Amino acid sequence: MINELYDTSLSLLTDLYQLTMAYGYWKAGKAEQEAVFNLYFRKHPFQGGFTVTCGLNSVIDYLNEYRFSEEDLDYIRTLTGNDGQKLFEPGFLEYLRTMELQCSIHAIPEGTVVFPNEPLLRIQGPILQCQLLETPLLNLINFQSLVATKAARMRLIAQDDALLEFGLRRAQGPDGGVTASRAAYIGGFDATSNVLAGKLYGIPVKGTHAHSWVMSFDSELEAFEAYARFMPNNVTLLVDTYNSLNGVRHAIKAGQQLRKRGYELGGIRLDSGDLAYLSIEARKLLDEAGFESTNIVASNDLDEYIMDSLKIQGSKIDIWGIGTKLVTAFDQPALGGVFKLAAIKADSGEWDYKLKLSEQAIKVSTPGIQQVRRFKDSKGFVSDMIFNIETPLMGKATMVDPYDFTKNRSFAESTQFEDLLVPIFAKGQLIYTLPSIYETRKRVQEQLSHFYKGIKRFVNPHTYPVGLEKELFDMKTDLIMKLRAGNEE
Ligand SMILES: Nc1ncnc2c1ncn2[C@@H]1O[C@H](COP(=O)(O)OP(=O)(O)OP(=O)(O)O)[C@@H](O)[C@H]1O
Ligand SMILES: O=P(O)(O)OC[C@H]1O[C@H](OP(=O)(O)OP(=O)(O)O)[C@H](O)[C@@H]1O
Ligand SMILES: O=C(O)c1cccnc1
Repeated sequence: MINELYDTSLSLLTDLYQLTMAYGYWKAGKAEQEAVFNLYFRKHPFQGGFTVTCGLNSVIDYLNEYRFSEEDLDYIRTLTGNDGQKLFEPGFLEYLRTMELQCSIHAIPEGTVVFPNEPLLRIQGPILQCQLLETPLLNLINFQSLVATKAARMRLIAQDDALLEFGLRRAQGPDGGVTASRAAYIGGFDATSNVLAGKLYGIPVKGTHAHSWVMSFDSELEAFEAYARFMPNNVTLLVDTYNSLNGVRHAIKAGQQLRKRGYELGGIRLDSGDLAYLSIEARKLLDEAGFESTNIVASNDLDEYIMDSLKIQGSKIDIWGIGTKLVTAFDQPALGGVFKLAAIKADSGEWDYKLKLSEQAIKVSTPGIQQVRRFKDSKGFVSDMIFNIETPLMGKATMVDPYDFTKNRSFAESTQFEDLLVPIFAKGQLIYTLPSIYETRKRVQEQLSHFYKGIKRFVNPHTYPVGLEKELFDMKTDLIMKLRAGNEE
């Protein structure tokens, strides 16, 4: 999508330091050294207990088009350092010009429920190429996962009510708006008002009308009747321009006219005031007038917390129109996904495992060529274990809590599981059949249904167990000790 929106090569959608490091690898003769990086996040957004991964489709589009065009290279050629001299030698630009992506990528499919520290993507290939991909891959996965997660939270509250995404006007620019529409749909929304997203992705488009329509007529009734006359098969009338309940009465009158022509009043929309009280009163007016099937749409700065409160208050809302707080992921504007080096292949052909130390245990990265094994029992998913595929699991597997090594858990060989990361690219060639957006959207709800419900509550959610396989845990601990010892003052 991202290439469709900008219609240009996007290899420059990266941070300068990726190019300067790439140049350094090239100068040092290390450009082709094989490396493995993992993309993961450390903490769920919105103080929640789950995250929905999203954005892989855009990653695939992005990588399929990856190349340095002549214009890109012309620009890179102009870049200078602190002394005004060129940053990059012509030989490096030539290397980029003829470079073909050789990376192999494994990823957890879009729409999967994921947890902190699990690799969402594992990138293996020439270190120069992996490095260049850090920024764009994070850009594509972080935002879409954030919005898909926010949408999934709203879906949990809405239950079977319809959810409409109205965010384009408040989104972070055109791409923010379009990708948010896609992620919101995957997370569980039913439709978007964003027509371009509808065209690009096949998301159903839906909408009502604005206050300006009503204000442009001499009276509200006249405005409603005109709207119903011109678009009899798409009539949801915004009733709050002057007085919401009078607006409902006018909508009923327009609905009665509509019926005479063989059409039904689809809905009314409330966009201000006490949405619980007004929806209850509007429902009474509509039902008394014989408009039992007319829907009540509500909008106005809604989020999952207000929706929850409105449900508790007994509101009669059938359709929720949600913009700002969804597409801007209002209460947490970024998912802190990171991209860390986990291994480099030594000249001997052996993996040299790597980790980043930190004072905070949560920030120490995990080495290894990682895979995530999700164990299940008859009730659903029970825990996820991150392991190093280079040390195959023999018989029962033991999983250690990385933050409390005294806690471990064993799984018999017969325990059912699925390995979450699947091959996407093999040495630069796409080998994955992309599911449709509809399948991905279904996957989110299906996934959520297999988890203990405590992870889905908003306040103090249950922490789903994610651990490191014992050998990986021991290898990480050894590496930490060695690095600490080797880096003492
Ligand atoms: N019954 C309710 N319970 C909880 N929150 C509500 C309820 N009704 C509306 N809200 C929410 O309260 C917030 C603010 O509504 P407020 O009444 O201040 O603005 P408004 O009625 O839209 O006024 P304005 O005319 O300025 O748009 C909105 O986010 C709205 O969704
Ligand atoms: O409230 P959101 O969740 O962002 O949903 C989108 C809002 O966009 C429209 O408002 P408009 O731009 O007319 O401004 P308003 O807030 O004054 O209604 C619409 O009436 C919704 O209220
Ligand atoms: O169709 C609507 O009602 C709509 C679309 C965008 C923003 N607010 C409302």
